[in-house]
Amino acid sequence: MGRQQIPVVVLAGFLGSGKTTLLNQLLWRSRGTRIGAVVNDFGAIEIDAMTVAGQVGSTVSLGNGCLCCAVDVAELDTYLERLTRPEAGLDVIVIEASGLAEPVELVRMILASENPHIRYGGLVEVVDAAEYEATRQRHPELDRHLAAADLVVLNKTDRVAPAELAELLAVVRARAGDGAVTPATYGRIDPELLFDRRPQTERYGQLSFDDAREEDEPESGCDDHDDHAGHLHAAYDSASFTTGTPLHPRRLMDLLDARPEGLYRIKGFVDFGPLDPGHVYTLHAVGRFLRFAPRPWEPGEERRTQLVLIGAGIDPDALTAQLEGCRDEAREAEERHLWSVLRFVRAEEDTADPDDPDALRAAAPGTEQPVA
Ligand SMILES: Nc1nc2c(ncn2[C@@H]2O[C@H](COP(=O)(O)OP(=O)(O)OP(=O)(O)O)[C@@H](O)[C@H]2O)c(=O)[nH]1
Repeated sequence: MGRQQIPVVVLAGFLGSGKTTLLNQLLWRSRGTRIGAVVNDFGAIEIDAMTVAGQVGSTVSLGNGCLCCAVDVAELDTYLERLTRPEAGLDVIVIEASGLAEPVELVRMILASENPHIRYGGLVEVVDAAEYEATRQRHPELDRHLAAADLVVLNKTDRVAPAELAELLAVVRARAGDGAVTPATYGRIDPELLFDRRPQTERYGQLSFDDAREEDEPESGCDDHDDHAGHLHAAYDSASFTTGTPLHPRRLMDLLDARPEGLYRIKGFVDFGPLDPGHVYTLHAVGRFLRFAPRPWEPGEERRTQLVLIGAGIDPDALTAQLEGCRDEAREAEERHLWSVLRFVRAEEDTADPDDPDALRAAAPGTEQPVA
């Protein structure tokens, strides 16, 4: 065949665990290794695709919810075909699964792929250390995901006390079986942990062809799944909201403060208009955790707010109506109203690596940008 097979790594983890953050770290720290990123979003607006290294359009975005439902094997092969063309010059492909996708299903799809230029490169499961028990209660299948993973990244360790962390690590290590477990903050892991993983034998990591077959599900999209109701995302609703009118910070904060329990994840970008004309505010909420991260608008970037809200038992129409009410049509907001938002801005940026400020600049051209 002459060409080396490109490993395809599946990056999985529940909502808000830090998958996109980790993917950005990999892209920035890859030095020399060329990574192709496939981002799969849940929700009508592809927030993750936009936040991966800020490269809108440079990722292959699958859209339309969980990967196992959005595409069948033939469609996945189309994306992989694009990424494995010699001109893309990729060394590794990382598929970031939506926080609601079933990782074993994704692995099965890759194993079933007929593309001769790829091979399965392992399953990475990102776990939110601070939300571990809560996630496990909501999704008992987390244990199964840990057992299937080749590498478990116990992320957000900065949000857990050291003694608690030691205990948590022991618990997760026991559940991960033979898979490696590495603690991390902001997804900072050594890329070598992933890219040197070159399983050559029939058994790929801890998940073999047979394991995958045992899942015994059809290879087509969700419409054909008899047990669709059993899919993770079936229990979730999402609302997407886009507006070109700046939001009123106080009204938005009132909405966020009073967000319903089931509204587990909010992500996107907020425009506060004349209150801060130079910046767009990235918004992340995971459970009760809330963070805003301002960044300068890109030249020519359209000024607008785009949000995706994901939760169980939420009323998407009511939430959208509430967000409509945050639009500051009459330009009533004053500077002081922005203070309530600034309380949730941290010095530590979402995607920047404070330990390695030169990482982005030092990366060879092209290495920090996923190729489509
Ligand atoms: N404190 C802390 N926050 C983190 C860490 N890693 C990620 N975050 C924050 O957690 C939030 C969610 O991170 P993402 O990378 O978007 O998570 P995700 O898994 O891609 O989210 P979904 O796509 O919704 O499933 C963001 O605000 C991140 O900045 C960490 O190690 N510590």
